[in-house]
Amino acid sequence: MPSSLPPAPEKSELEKSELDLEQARLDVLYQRMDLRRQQAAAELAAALRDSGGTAQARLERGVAVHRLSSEVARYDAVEQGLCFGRVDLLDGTRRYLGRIGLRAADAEAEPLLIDWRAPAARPFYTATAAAPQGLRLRRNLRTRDRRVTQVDDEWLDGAAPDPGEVRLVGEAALLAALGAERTGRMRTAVATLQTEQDRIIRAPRTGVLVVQGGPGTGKTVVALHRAAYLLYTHPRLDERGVLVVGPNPVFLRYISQVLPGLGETGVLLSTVGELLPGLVADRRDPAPVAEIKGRLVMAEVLDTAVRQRQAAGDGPVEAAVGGERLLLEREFLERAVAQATAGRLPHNLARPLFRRAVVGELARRLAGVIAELEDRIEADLAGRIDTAALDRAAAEDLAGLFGDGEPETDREAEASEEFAEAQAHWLEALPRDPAVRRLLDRLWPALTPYRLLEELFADPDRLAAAAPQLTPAERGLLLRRAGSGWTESDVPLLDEAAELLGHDDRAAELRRARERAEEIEYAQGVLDIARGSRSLGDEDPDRAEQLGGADVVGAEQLAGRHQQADLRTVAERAAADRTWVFGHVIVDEAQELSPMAWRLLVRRCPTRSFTVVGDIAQTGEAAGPASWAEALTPFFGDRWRLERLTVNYRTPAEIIAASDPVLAAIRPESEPARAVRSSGVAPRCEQVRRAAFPARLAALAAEEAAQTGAGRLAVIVPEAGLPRLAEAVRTTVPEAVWGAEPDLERPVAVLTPRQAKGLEFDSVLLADPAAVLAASPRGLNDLYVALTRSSRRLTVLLPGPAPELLAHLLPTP
Ligand SMILES: Nc1ncnc2c1ncn2[C@@H]1O[C@H](COP(=O)(O)OP(=O)(O)OP(=O)(O)O)[C@@H](O)[C@H]1O
Repeated sequence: MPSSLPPAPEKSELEKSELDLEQARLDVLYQRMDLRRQQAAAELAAALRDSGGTAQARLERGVAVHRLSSEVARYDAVEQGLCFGRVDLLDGTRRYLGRIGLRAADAEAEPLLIDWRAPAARPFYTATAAAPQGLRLRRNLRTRDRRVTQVDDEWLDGAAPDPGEVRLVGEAALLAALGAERTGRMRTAVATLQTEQDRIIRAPRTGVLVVQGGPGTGKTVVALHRAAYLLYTHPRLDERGVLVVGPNPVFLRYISQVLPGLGETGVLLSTVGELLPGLVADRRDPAPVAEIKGRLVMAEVLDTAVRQRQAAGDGPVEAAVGGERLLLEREFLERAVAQATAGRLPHNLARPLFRRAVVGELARRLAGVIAELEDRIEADLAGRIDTAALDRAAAEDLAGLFGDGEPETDREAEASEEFAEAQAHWLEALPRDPAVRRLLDRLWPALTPYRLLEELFADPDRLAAAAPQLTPAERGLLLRRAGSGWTESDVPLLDEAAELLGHDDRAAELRRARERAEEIEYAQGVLDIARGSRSLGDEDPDRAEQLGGADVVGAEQLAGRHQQADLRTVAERAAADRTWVFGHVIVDEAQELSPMAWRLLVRRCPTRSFTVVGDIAQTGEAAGPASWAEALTPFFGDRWRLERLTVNYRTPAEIIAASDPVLAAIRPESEPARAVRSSGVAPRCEQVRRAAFPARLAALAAEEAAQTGAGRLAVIVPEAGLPRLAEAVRTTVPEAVWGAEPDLERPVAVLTPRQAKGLEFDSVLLADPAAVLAASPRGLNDLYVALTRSSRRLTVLLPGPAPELLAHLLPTP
């Protein structure tokens, strides 16, 4: 049976003395943290002030600044709830658990505080009465602003659990956390993680882990705590960072405090639409267009579109160069294209090869013409050939130009010195010739992803040639005027195009290589100094240790460390670099991703180290997958493993029961998640005449806002009705927010089901569910999302008859 939160009893003398005891301990912990913070801040200030010194000192200072600034930021981040738990072991050992670890001043002594991610902390999350794992007591400490406000004890006495009961770890603390009013921002759950969540959080990093769970089962909680766990357990991951992908910017803002609250900065939170640095793709395509753009076949379409830009026209091409009109035949162009693409280089990187072939051919032809002319003039002057021979030579010349084999005279001419000279001249001059440049730009243009897509989607013929796999009607949906901006579903296409096109940045690469060589040379100097100074004999053991480090660090590594002194966080560096490769990728609401978006994400983590969380039953995209296998097999084969979350922490039993028929209609085979609590408040459903609907909605919103108190209320409305109904709500609740990115920290937000995905509120007022159902082929899923956002109260307003699936909510007459 789900439990309700009992009223808080008076504190006994015993409890008070326990509170005092824990307060004394908490004081010690905060004192220790304050001291470490002060020390780190002072060291940081000194390092930032200091600009001179030896090369090695400068190098080390850069690394230290980075380390110290992260350390200070971490202490600030964990100020609230620094310590949240204690375990007493059967052997009498007592351990305190916190958001970070704290060592005692005596490094040999037991740590004062154990990081929740350390192996020693694990029994706190997994020990049960039946399997106590060496624990006698698990204690949850509830604190506020450095004060202990409550302790909740669980004695692990070996009692067997009731069969069928939801087994909760630290039940009182968990129920208190779940019962607390929402703030518009997700909180960390580190103090109350449950055993099934802990198992997933600590699963090995390699491979693809899929976490399926119904609404409110803590998938997002698990995903974010897993990111923090992986960064702690794999320190090298910090260099590459973790990417967390969410469905929209509002959701990302909602979860944005969780990882900083765990002291982690090495994580980039992003939507797929934000993954191209510099591009703001804030528009959305209509669902049928987004569906086509998301299909895997678009990768082939783009590949063809690129190849069509590689001298793919028909017939010979005329080149007016060097005062001659030369023809480049189809066969020659095909050969040049084949040569340029043989190495499978991206389009822009293969372009110089094509250019070299064309310029070489034009130079050869021009040199041939000139050398031969000179020969003839000489011969003519010497009276050594007659007019008939001249005519013959001219005919052969023409034949050569038009590609009818290579006449004997050409080869002779090419052997001549004049020919070599003229060829060298043209090889140098032609690339600068505007006519040649124009010709090359036409035959093999340097392309950006934006230009490729813009020109493809604006030209029906080009699109028809590139996308024969699509029907004319589908191609019609893709057509749009150039300059009409970019949408979220364009981003995976642009990213795919960027891969196919490549970026010809040889100049920048040369510069980088030169800089790197200089850094290595500099680092080598540092190492030489280090080794030299040690040979003078160094008595200070710390210093000797540092210098000893020079033996195991090569100049190249040291130069690398120097580069790391870049003070941007990994997340900031990753956000600015399209080609950044992450150490791990976490995808939330993963059921929404199109195949093209998956391709993009796999490029961001080619080692395929992924955590994928979502709920197939909540898929809102028209062409969303029917199963995880359908979504993932094209990218990961069968190399992924599935974990399930089965307990619903958000939604009370009453609301789960209300939404069950909708879940059953989406997936008859799925089991609803079990509730951990009941709210004692039955969902309410009201019918109203359509004409009175907006006014009644506004009145109900005002009532619910008052009921919700300091919590958060969401009014969820069908997408098409958003502006009209939101404005109606604002007549009675002027502080209500709505729009593309409403601020969820405000007490009332009017949202569409899509916007509400992944979010939660104390109370939800759902308007016109029949319109939500009718609005898209995924209407059932959207309705399910809307019904499962509330942690306490649910009200449904019907402007007409109830949809059959919700008829059970109507009051019985
Ligand atoms: N172990 C926990 N301790 C405290 N709160 C928890 C715990 N697990 C989940 N919660 C709370 O339950 C609510 C639902 O969690 P979360 O948003 O992660 O679920 P979800 O599975 O991602 O839901 P949805 O699919 O509906 O988006 C949140 O308020 C979260 O803080």
